[in-house]
Amino acid sequence: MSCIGSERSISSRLGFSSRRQAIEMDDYDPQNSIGQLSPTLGELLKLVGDSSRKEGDQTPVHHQVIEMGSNNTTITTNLEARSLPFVLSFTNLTYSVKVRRKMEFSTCFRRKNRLGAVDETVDVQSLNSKVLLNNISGQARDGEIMAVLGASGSGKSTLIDALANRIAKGSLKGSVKLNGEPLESRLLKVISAYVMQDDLLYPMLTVEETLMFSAEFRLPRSLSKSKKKARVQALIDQLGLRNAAKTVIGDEGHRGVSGGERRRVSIGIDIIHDPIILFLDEPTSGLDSTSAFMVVKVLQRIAQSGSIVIMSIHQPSYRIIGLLDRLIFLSRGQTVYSGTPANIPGYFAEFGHPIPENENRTEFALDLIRELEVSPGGTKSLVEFHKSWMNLKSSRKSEFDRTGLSLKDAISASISRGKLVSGATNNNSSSTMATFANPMWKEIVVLSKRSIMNSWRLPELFGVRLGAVMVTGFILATMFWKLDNSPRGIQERIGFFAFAMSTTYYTCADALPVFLQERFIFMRETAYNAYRRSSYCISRSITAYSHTSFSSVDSSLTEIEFQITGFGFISFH
Ligand SMILES: Nc1ncnc2c1ncn2[C@@H]1O[C@H](COP(=O)(O)OP(=O)(O)OP(=O)(O)O)[C@@H](O)[C@H]1O
Repeated sequence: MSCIGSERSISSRLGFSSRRQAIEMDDYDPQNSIGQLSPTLGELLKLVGDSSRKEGDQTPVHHQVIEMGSNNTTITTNLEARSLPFVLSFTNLTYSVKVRRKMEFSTCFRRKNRLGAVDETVDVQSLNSKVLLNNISGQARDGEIMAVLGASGSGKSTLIDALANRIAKGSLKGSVKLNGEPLESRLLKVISAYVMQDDLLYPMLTVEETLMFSAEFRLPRSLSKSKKKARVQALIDQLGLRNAAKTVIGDEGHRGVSGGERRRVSIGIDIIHDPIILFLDEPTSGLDSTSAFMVVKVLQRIAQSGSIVIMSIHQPSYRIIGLLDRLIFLSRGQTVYSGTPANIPGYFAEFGHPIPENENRTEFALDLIRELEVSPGGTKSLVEFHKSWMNLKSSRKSEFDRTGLSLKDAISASISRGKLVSGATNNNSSSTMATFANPMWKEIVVLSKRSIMNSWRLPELFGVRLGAVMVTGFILATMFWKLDNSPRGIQERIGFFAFAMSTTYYTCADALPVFLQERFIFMRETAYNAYRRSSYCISRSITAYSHTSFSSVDSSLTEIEFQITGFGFISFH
């Protein structure tokens, strides 16, 4: 690994193809900014947002600006040539889960009669294991979009999750490397972003406000407000949201931005820190073809700004295919095609199924895969053909695997060009990387401000919630009125305490997922599930407790109280 702070200019060592890139890299003087010869990745990330800034430069460098005019057709780009080479390679990714099977007595007896006892155990164990990903390999590069395609249930989301390190450690076999180096989960959290399928946005905030709250949350405190504002404005242009900047997000009851704009806002929230790797799970689902095209066009610009974009997509239109650089077709967790869109016709022609002229090649491929899936032999022949095709291709192309840049060099160069705005930290430890841009108290302040602003614009919702709490309080007060000091009274006081706690918990509970989502952005599904599990457990224990402590109270009264408060306890009875 070369030393970043050496005398020689970094660009000459890295061998940039474009003169502009070389000039930019020559401007970057890591020795000055870091103060020692060989900084760690933690130090590099600490300096994010500061390096490579010329005097008077207000914002991090952002290479692409798309301005979509009123008719959404004028695209002004400030494009640079291909940026720093990152290669994310994944090899033999295999992931299986244990699925529970209902064992019927009759089945058990039949099996026992037919098979021996030992064979029975083996058979049952193998049936319980379901392979979701089977030896998946591939590469994704910066400047490119890699799309994962396949029928519903083929394993697209699972593959994206595996690459984004969202699968429990130990369950996933195989390796994921960035520039040939193993990708540590902490580093991946800092340099990547994951955009989920669902848009979790506050309906009463405008596009600009939503992105500004995201900037305050995700960008470090050390970055001034004006820089954050400038970043938001650059992002609005990059996302093509200039015309919708002052429009509220909206929901079923309030008119707001369109579906495509909403999706772009969701993407914007996650890319506010300009990540190097962007994962998206079906970013175009539920959108009409024009909106879907606009979203992918934005993703192409993001990729061209020096990011690796990896997404899953169901059935891309002909125009969208033109924006994708690499494709992986999955069928029941196995790769049936990987390569460029241009190679699809040749591949399927060699397989014996030439694509008719004027036919959408991806649609044809997906239809063929679906036909094979329901045929007696399944997709085995296509999987085997893909393996031999890839072997032939890799023997022809040896340059495919190499980038020439170490991970540290590539990240430092990328940071110097304004990437990873949120990686900065006040932590002085050189060996650590900040996973969160801000301390917890700051996050709570930002989220509270956002929630209050949203509620303020929805007075009816606020009123209903306040009313519900007051009614609940009134009911509790009447139930526990004038308790005596007998052992029973003491027990009922404890019961009251349990109810009061549960009331407080459920009043605040709806805000909790939002906080978890923001705080654990890379683990938000896990966090949300954990929250739901804990809610369930707390509910159950409170219910169980109240049943014990309210043994003297008429059970029908208890049920009515539960229904009035709407806590959902009834379902746990
Ligand atoms: N934890 C799990 N246990 C058992 N099966 C699972 C689990 N997670 C996913 N699966 C199964 O794995 C398969 C792949 O799921 P995945 O969500 O990756 O599919 P997909 O291609 O993204 O589908 P869609 O396009 O409908 O979102 C599905 O059949 C799904 O039911």
